[in-house]
Amino acid sequence: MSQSNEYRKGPVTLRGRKVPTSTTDQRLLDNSGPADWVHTDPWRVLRIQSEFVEGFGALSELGPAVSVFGSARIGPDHPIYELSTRVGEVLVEAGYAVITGGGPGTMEGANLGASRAGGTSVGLGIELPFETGLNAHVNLGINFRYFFARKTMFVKYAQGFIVLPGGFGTLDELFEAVTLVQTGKVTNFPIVLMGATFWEPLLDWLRTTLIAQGTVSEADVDLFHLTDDPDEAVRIIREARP
Ligand SMILES: C/C(=C\CNc1ncnc2c1ncn2[C@@H]1O[C@H](COP(=O)(O)O)[C@@H](O)[C@H]1O)CO
Repeated sequence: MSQSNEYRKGPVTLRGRKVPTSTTDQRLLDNSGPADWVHTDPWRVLRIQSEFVEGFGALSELGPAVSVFGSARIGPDHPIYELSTRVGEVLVEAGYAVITGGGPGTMEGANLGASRAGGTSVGLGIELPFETGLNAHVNLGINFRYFFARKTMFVKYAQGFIVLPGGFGTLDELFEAVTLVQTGKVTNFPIVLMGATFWEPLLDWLRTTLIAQGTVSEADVDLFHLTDDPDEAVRIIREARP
């Protein structure tokens, strides 16, 4: 303590009635004290930090990779699942590792394709109340508690995104990516939408409503590439990030 009525804790200065009645050392050494501090936000920051450290450590030597997003609910009998498998295969054949959310549905499809083609099949799992665990085709898996730490990995270690049809989770990932590109936080980052009949109505709405009302520009909407051909998707990514 610097003065009797001032207490400094790193960058935080406490004065007057905010000055604690014990020191940090005292609380650390006192094992009979309350344990509720382990559930506080400052403590949580250490767990958040450890997710970044573990993620960066596990992925730092991944090499070129593409993140593939899409529905957790589309099953193996669906043509989009088949497409996701083909996407995983084609990406590996083109020299990319495949990163997915590690869950079921199209994530599983893309991981299946990637592992079947002999490539690196990454699953970035997320702790959810209805957790399903990493799918069986992931050969490099990391489990996250925090969506935002996991999302950093999807962008940081990928040369681009391929987005298959999906629900809110997929739309969240898609619009986060396009916001990062639009605001210049990431550069040369292609976003390929696959499943034309699924995405065309959304692209139409972006044009007829958002461009029309001036909330986005035509150039913003042009950030999305649309194709149903996995080879074309790879070509778009390769040309954007030669
Ligand atoms: C809903 C079910 C399982 C959920 N398990 C998930 N595991 C990993 N990642 C997931 C999961 N659910 C959503 N995600 C992420 O969001 C995208 C898919 O969400 P959508 O709402 O289905 O589009 C996906 O890209 C993941 O990153 C069991 O049915």
